[in-house]
Amino acid sequence: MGYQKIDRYDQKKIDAVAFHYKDILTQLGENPSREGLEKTPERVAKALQYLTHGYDLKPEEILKSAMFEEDYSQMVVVKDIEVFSMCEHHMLPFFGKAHVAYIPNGHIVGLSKIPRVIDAFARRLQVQERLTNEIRDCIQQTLNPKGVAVVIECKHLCMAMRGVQKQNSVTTTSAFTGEFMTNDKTRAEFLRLITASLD
Ligand SMILES: Nc1nc2c(ncn2[C@@H]2O[C@H](COP(=O)(O)OP(=O)(O)OP(=O)(O)O)[C@@H](O)[C@H]2O)c(=O)[nH]1
Ligand SMILES: [Zn+2]
Repeated sequence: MGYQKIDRYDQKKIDAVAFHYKDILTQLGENPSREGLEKTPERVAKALQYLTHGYDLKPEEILKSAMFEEDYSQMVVVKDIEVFSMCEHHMLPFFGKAHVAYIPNGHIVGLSKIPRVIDAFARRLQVQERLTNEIRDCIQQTLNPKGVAVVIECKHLCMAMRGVQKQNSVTTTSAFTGEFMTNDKTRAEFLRLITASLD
């Protein structure tokens, strides 16, 4: 399918990034020719291409590919969706969970497309706030529901492994449209549902 990740790597890009990584290893005091590191520049280049493959995806097309007319007007919540992204400041991972809800307005969307949209934006260099807003805006503009809610909770390795070195802090961001903005009860219901446990 056209919108999905191509499963081939762009060898030209891999070669270019690997070339620079070899130099970076030297600058770090390593010997890029030793056995364990010989293939590392190429591995890193491939990993980075994977971790930023969201630039090749079209999140609106992902949603449009599975929109169905349906007379269902209650809130739809998909919660506890794993998120892996990279902070644009340090290029270190941040990861955690996303919770997304929408209130249909004539159309529903294939459930798997919500995590796919999250990945399309998360697999780029990001800040958590922009990631949250981009997911909200994409769903609102493409599906045109009566409201969208997005909550993301993440740990940032740039705050844990280095810098301020806080191992347990979690950052929560949220973004709302429509009824989630205007109706306190709707927003409270969403927040109750995402904190409720199945068992
Ligand atoms: N708002 C926001 N900040 C982020 C995110 N990811 C990383 N950061 C922050 O980006 C900031 C960059 O600040 P700088 O002072 O330029 O970078 P730095 O000297 O490495 O800062 P420290 O991390 O405090 O050592 C840091 O405060 C990070 O914690 C994010 O998703 N959202
Ligand atoms: Zn960072």
